[in-house]
Formats: sequence, structure tokens, C-alpha cells
Amino acid sequence: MMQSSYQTTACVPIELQERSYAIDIGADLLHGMARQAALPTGTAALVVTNDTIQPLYGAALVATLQERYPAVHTVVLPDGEEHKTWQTLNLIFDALLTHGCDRKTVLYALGGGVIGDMTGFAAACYMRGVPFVQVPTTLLAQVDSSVGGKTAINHPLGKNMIGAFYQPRLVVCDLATLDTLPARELAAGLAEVIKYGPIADMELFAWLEQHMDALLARDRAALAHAVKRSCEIKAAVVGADEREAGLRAILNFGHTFGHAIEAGMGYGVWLHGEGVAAGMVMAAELSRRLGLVDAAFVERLTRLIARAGLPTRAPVLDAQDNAGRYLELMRVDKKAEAGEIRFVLIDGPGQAVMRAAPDALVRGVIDQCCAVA
Ligand SMILES: NC(=O)c1ccc[n+]([C@@H]2O[C@H](COP(=O)([O-])OP(=O)(O)OC[C@H]3O[C@@H](n4cnc5c(N)ncnc54)[C@H](O)[C@@H]3O)[C@@H](O)[C@H]2O)c1
Ligand SMILES: O=C(O)C(=O)C[C@@H](O)[C@H](O)[C@H](O)COP(=O)(O)O
Ligand SMILES: [Zn+2]
Repeated sequence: MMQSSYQTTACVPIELQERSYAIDIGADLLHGMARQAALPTGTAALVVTNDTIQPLYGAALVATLQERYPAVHTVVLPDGEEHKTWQTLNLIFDALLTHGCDRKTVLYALGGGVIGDMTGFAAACYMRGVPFVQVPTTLLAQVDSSVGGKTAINHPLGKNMIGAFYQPRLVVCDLATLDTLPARELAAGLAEVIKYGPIADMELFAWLEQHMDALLARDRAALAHAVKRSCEIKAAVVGADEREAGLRAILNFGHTFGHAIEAGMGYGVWLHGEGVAAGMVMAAELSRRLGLVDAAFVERLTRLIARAGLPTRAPVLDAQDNAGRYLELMRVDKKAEAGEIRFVLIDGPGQAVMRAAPDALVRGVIDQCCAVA
């Protein structure tokens, strides 16, 4: 039998009373996962993954879970943001029922944010709630989506519109899985890491400026630091405001514009991280126009986003009325109230604030930040 190991380089706690859990970070954790005492016990495990990840890491996770569960099943979903739908979600319920899974079945989300969001939502719904564990395999999922319990699917009219707050029991970030991640996906994950700077931690931002080349070269120590610090920030925010009554909305910096880009272009055309990247430039520029930050800050943020290989200009969504189309899509945002769009803005580097802005000002930002058709 293969010798299994489970040695974390870091363990970040997320404090949510009885829903508290750990975020384990380390290399090759997949192989020794059965040894982690915090894994929920159960009658069976269902690994939820997709057709890209299954051949890479499916067997390793199933092998380790077989040491712990009487039965281990796998359901393989089609890959892609365009499949983050009711139809695909039903494939998880089909698998659970076909295998006769009961309330003590534990779901394992093996993949990026799409798999994590859908598995979490399925876990929240199946028999009104079964435990689930996040095993994120993209940088974006390790630094953001696997933590905090936002689960959802998309609607053609808006991103993540149908979902639930439902916390995992454990998050296992195996840094070795990042070795196989396509470069474009690595960059998309860096967008969410960069996000934490302007909203909460300009020291992290300065560290990113110094270590961007190492991150792009997948230096393991640099990645470990980026994942750990991101998870610490997210855990603190979610611990203070689990269901986004207020503070948690800062994690949406760049997302009001970004989600409009994703929905407007058609899910999967722009990656989530790419939409967030261009969206952060737009939100920073809106902050500048409202007198909250200076032009030097917007330039500094734009420079770092470009160095990560991410877009700094947004796409044109409608050749006739581009700004109108952005505004229409943004009014569907979950932060909007009575049709009024509320943006996460930067109120001085490291400090976020949520505010509405006059349409004319927003139109000006869109006109300035969009690529020429
Ligand atoms: N719940 C949250 O708090 C939260 C936070 C941020 C983003 N999200 C959501 O997460 C999604 C984006 O997540 P994502 O960027 O991980 O995208 P993703 O889940 O689509 O994964 C990106 C691509 O990488 C592939 N992949 C994953 N791991 C791999 C690996 N180790 N090696 C090779 N290929 C691998 C996937 O199959 C996919 O093709 C969006 O739907 C977004 O809305 C949710
Ligand atoms: O965890 C959060 O809160 C976030 O906002 C994190 C975001 O990076 C993530 O994309 C989230 O899914 C967006 O939330 P939504 O409520 O706008 O769908
Ligand atoms: Zn995001």
C-alpha cells in the first residue's frame, strides 16, 4: 500500500460558531486526506468533479476516501462556467439518488469554483442538507471560492442568482494540483488575490508587486503565502459577516462590473477572474471620479493587474448602447436595492466602502474603460 502523508504548511481557521472549520494548505494533501480527523464520517462519499479534473486527480481522491468510507462514488460533470446550471446540478442529485445515498453521505467538491459552488448548493439541498468538503484545485478556488459558504448556479439573466449560504466542513488546498493549471486560469486566480489588497491589506498588495514573477512561475512558497494570506483575509471577513449583511460585500470589489461582463459576453467567454480584473479597474476609476482615491492609485492597481497577465480593459457588450447594456446587467446585481446599483469602491488604499453612484458618472467610466469595438 502506498505510504500516505498529510502535512500541512498552514491551517487557517474560520470561526463561525458551530459552523467553524479549517482551511488546510499544503502539498500532496490529496494522497493522505483520509488521515485528517476533521473529515466528516459517513455512510458514503460522493466525489463531484468534471471531465478535465477526473483523469488528473479523481483516482487519488477516491483511493484516500476509500480508507474512510464504506462506499465512494464519483459523478463527473461537464466542464465549464456555461454548465453552472440547474441541468448540471440535477446530475448531482441523480447520482445521489441512483447510489441510494442517505443523509450521512459526504459530498467532496474536487475542482475549481464552478464545481465548488455547485457541489455546495447540491449539499445544501439534498435531503435538506448533507455535509460537504471543498477540495479546490484552481488558484481561484483555493484563495476565494472554497471558503465562506457562498454556493450557487447562474441564471441567463444574472450570475450566481440561485443559491444558498452553506458552509463546508473542511477545505483542503493541495498546492501540488496547481502544477497542472493552465496559465490563463492561474492568472484568473491572481485577480482574486489582488482584490484583497485594495479592500483590506496594502501590505499584501506590495508583496504581490514584489512576487508577481515568482507567482507566475508557480514558485511553491510564493503560492503558499498567497493562498494563506488570502484565506486569512477572507476568513476574517466571513467570520464577521457570514451572510453579507454589510462588511462581506467588500469581497465583491470589481464584481458588479465583472459579473456584467461574464453574463453579457455569455458565461465562459470571459473567465470570472478576468471579469473581476477589468471590473476592479472600472471600480477604481469610479472611486477616483468620486474623489475617493487619486489617479496614482488607479494606475498602480492597473499596472499590477496587467503584470498578472489579466485584462485591464473591459469588452464592449453592445455596439449601439454599451453603457446602457452594462447598466441594465448591473441592475440585476445582488447588492442592488430598488433598482439602484451599489458599488464596492475604494475609499483610500486598503479600505473599501459601498456606495451608489450617479448613472452619468458610471457611464463615463464604462466609456473610458471599454475596449474600442
Ligand atoms: N463561492 C464563492 O465565494 C466564489 C468566489 C469566487 C468565484 N466563485 C465562482 O467560481 C467560478 C470560477 O472558478 P474557477 O476560476 O476555479 O473556474 P473553474 O471552476 O471553471 O475552473 C477553471 C478551469 O480549470 C480546470 N481545472 C481546475 N483545476 C485544474 C487543475 N488542477 N489542473 C488543470 N485544470 C484544472 C477546470 O476544469 C476549468 O476548466 C465562477 O463560477 C465564480 O462565480 C465563487
Ligand atoms: O465570498 C464572497 O462574499 C464574495 O463576494 C467572493 C467573490 O469573489 C465571489 O465571486 C462571489 O461568488 C460573488 O458573490 P455574489 O454574491 O456577487 O454572487
Ligand atoms: Zn469572485
